[in-house]
Formats: sequence, C-alpha cells, structure tokens
Amino acid sequence: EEKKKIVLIYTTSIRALGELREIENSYMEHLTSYVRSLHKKVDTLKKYLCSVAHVNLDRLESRVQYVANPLNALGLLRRAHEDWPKWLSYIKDQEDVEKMDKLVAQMPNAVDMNEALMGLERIERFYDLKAFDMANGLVAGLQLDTRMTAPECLILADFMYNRSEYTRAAEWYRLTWNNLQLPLNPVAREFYRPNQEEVRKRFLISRLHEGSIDHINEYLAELSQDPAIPLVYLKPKPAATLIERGCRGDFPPRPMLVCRYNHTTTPFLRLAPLKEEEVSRDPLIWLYHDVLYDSEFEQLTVNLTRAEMVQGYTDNYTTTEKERIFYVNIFEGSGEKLDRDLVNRMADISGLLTGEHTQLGTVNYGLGSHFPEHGDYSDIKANPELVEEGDRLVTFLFYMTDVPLGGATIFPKINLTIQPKKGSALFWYNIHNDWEPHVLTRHAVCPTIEGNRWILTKSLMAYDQMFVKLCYK
Ligand SMILES: O=C(O)CCC(=O)C(=O)O
Ligand SMILES: [Fe+2]
Repeated sequence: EEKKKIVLIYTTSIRALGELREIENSYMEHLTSYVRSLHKKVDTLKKYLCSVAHVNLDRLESRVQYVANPLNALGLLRRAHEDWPKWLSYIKDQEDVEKMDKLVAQMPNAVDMNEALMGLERIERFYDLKAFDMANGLVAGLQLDTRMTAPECLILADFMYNRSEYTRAAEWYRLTWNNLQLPLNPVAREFYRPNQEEVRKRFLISRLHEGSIDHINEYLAELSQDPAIPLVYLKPKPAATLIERGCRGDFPPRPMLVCRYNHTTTPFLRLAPLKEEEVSRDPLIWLYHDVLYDSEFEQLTVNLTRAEMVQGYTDNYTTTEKERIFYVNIFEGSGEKLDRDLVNRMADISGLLTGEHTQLGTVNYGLGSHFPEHGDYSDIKANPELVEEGDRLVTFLFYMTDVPLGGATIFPKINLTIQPKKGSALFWYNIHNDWEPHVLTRHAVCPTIEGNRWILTKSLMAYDQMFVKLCYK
C-alpha cells in the first residue's frame, strides 16, 4: 500500500523556517561563487578571443585559398576537433548553477507562500495593526529592525484583494505604490512587476469595489496622501471577534485566586514543592511555574528537524474547519528517560495516572500561527466510535519558550489569557464528572507575532484515572 506523502511546508514552524534560512545561506554562497567564476570565465574567454584574432573570410574564394595552405588546414582541423568542445564545456561547466537547481527544488511552494500570507494577515487582523506601521516594522508596539519592500507589500495586497478585503488591499497597494517611488532601483524594475501604473490601477479598483465611480478623484487623491493616515473604510470594518479581543489584551485582568506551594499531592512534592496558581475554579485550571529545565527544553527541541516532525492539523479537535496549525512530534513509545521524567512530573503535579505510553507531543508554531477555538475533549456522545479510547480528562500544557509578543493561550468563555512563560505549565480538566464536555474549557491560541513558540503537551485519559480519581471535586 502506497503511503501518500504529505508535502511539508516551512511556514507553520519557526524551526522549519530556520532550515529555509540555512538553505538561503547555501544559495547565496553558490550565487557569489557563480559570479566570481563568471568573471574569471569572461576574462579567459576574452584572452582566448584576442589570441586567435580570427578574421571572417566572407568570400568563398578567400576561404578556399586559406585552407589550400596545409598548415592552415591542419590548424583549422585541430581547433575544430580539439578546442571547440573544450571551450564549450568550459562555458557550460556551472557547478554552482547545478547546486542552486537542487536548492530551488527545496524551495517553498505556493501553498507555503499562501500560508505565510495567512500568517501576516492574521497578525494584522488579530492585533488590529495599521498596515503602515506593519510595513515599517512596528508591530503591536514593538519596533523590529526590518522594513517591508514593495514586492512584499504587493503580494500581501493581492492576497487581501483575493479575500475581498478591499480597504485593507487598498492600504497595501498604496504602500506598494509609495515604496515603488523610492529611488528607482533597476533590479526591482527588472524583476518585480507590475509597475507603478498597474499598482495604481489595482488601488483604484480596490476602492471602487466598495465605493463609487463618482468619487474616483477622491480615491486618486488618497493615493498621494500620507500613508501613515489610514484609509477610511468605505464599508464598515468588521467588529473584532471575542478571540481577537482577548488576543489584544482586552479581557479584564484575571483575579488571583490562590497561589501557594504544593507540598502534598504526592510524596515527591514534599522534597520539591511546586509554585502553583489556581487561575480558574470552574473549569478547574492550574498554572505552575518553573517545572521544566532549560536542559530539558534543549534536549526536546534542538535535534528535532523538519523531517522528523509532521504537519499538525486542527481536525483532531472540536474545531469547525481543518487548518494547518503547527509542527508536532508525538513520542508514542513507553518512554525514553526524558519523556518518562516529564510524564512522571505531570503525575506528581496532578496526582493522576499518566498511562502506559508517554505520548508526549512536542509542538512548534510558525509564522503568525494560531490555533482556532476548540475543546480538547473528544465528546464521546457525539463521536461514539471514540468510546474505546475514552475522553481526554486532563490537558497538560508545558510552555517551553517565552513568546515575546503574541501567542497567548486564551479561554474566551471565561475571559482568561495566559501568556507563555518558559518553564511554566498549565493543567486543566476538559470534562465534567459525568464525562460531559466542559465547554468553558474551549480555548484558542493567539497568532504569534514575534518569537519561537514551543509547547509540550499531553492528555491524561479518563480511563487511566478510573481508580484514582472518579471525581475531581
Ligand atoms: O499551544 C497552546 O497554547 C495550546 C495548544 C492546544 O490547545 C492543544 O494542543 O490542544
Ligand atoms: Fe487544546
């Protein structure tokens, strides 16, 4: 049986994007070396041309006269037989080009490109950023040392246009147009069509989609106005969703319920008490600090390459649509030392049983990656085929990295936002005592703006707890 190979893309994992950056290194090295050898070749070829000082003999008569001289005839024959193929293979020998060909074969495809645009679009929308700020590297108050170029503004503009987001598209076309006006760069002119005129046209069409032909002069004027002043929405801007508001930090600050050292859940904790914080009582959600060590994080992630991880999709969860979300590696075995240690730590923290298999998921998010709202429960009633596996009673979520900007885990139904903090862990019950899904545990992950978001996750299965904890209250 032939297994269908899923094409891995780079965008949904920062780790994988790091590999792409490595490929770019090689590409540029070969390009540099190609230019160097091209210079050398041109020099050599010029010298050769000089040395042969070939004269074109236009008339048949003079050509015949030339080869009637036996030394000329020998020379011609030898040159044609020996030299020409050599020069040709000298010209054609392009080792660097062949290497670059191989690299291009590993380049991101159109799906990948689209995924990247989705990530950028998400960052702009979720955090309500101004296109102008974003293009200038100012994202949600953070000034990056990067600016977007005209081709980048343009590809995002076309993407917005294709989503029928015409005001946002117009904004990005205007930025493209402005960028193209910068001191004219011959490389840009050669490679990055369309030209300014075409961009202006697309700007106007975007405006006309929502406006009226009677105002065309106003739209034209908008194009030359200060792009720092946002364009007016000609159709009302859609209201922010609950999740978007949560991601912007609009939920009220969470009250601190209980914060204490836990010495008691298991004997182990008497030796190594845990800083634990109850962040919600219904559903029950606990936050723990400093439960993962740097060395463990490194062991878990450093050697995990793109080839070892698989594309994670949302369809294992109670989401509405199937989406690519992140890269994940699930360790199915019964435990290498580290996996076992971590799972034992989860048992210590929770006082629950962790099952025979470690089944730890190591997850890396990508460019503007998010996780739409979902519950981790599988809802056995709605999906009776899952009855044998049982439901996921508890979710353990270890944050393996800090995320400087964006990337919070949010529980929109209870107004709760948790910003990842390296070494902390979140732990909650997904189902009620009667195994009904606890819908208030539905959660989402905000798009990462900046940072490399790594988490470690494990579900504790309900069946495994049969004799430990029938009820959690
Ligand atoms: O990454 C997170 O913060 C949450 C991940 C999650 O919800 C899941 O894996 O089910
Ligand atoms: Fe989840």
